[in-house]
Amino acid sequence: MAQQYTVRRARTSDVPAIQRLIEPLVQERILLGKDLVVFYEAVQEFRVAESDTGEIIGCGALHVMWQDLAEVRTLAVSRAWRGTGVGHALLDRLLEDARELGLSRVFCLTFEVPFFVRHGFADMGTETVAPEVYAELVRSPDEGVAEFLDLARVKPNTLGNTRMLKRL
Ligand SMILES: CC(=O)SCCNC(=O)CCNC(=O)[C@H](O)C(C)(C)COP(=O)(O)OP(=O)(O)OC[C@H]1O[C@@H](n2cnc3c(N)ncnc32)[C@H](O)[C@@H]1OP(=O)(O)O
Repeated sequence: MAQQYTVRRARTSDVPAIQRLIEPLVQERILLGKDLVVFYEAVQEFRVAESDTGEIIGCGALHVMWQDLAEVRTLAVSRAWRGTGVGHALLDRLLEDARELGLSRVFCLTFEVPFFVRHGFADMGTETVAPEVYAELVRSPDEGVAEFLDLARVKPNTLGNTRMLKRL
């Protein structure tokens, strides 16, 4: 029988496991590294996938940026579980969270273009926001917001990635 897992809201006690899960991907420059304190501060944004043996096998977060806009970030599945549906299950849950919050656009910055296309994400090209919203967003110290705006200071993060957007 296939091994089972559940997708649930993250707990503070999951934070060390989340950081361990993404550490190899940070080394490979696939995901952005963050200090432990940043994960604790963002724990309410996270969903995790937990195996029936209690192991954290995947994680993902939804970070709100504006009234209608959020970003899927830190989506990762442990190597042993890849290709078994965990990533899609986590993304489905994050998109459900986005709908519950009343959002209408979800951004992501990724190398995994076909995976996100399956969920209706598309290359956002030069699409941006209204000038008055831009003027507010540009004040944020958050790297993800800067990536959404394609600011020069985050070009090293965005290199080779695709900026994608899904309308809900
Ligand atoms: C925006 C950000 O946070 S960064 C971008 C995403 N993260 C990364 O790049 C980190 C490194 N990559 C990963 O951790 C993983 O490869 C992820 C998160 C991208 C995908 O996670 P996985 O658990 O392997 O995805 P999942 O198994 O659901 O789907 C992968 C493929 O397996 C196949 N698959 C096998 N079994 C199943 C199943 N039971 N259900 C669904 N798909 C399945 C599908 O064909 C799918 O193909 P597709 O992606 O072309 O649709």
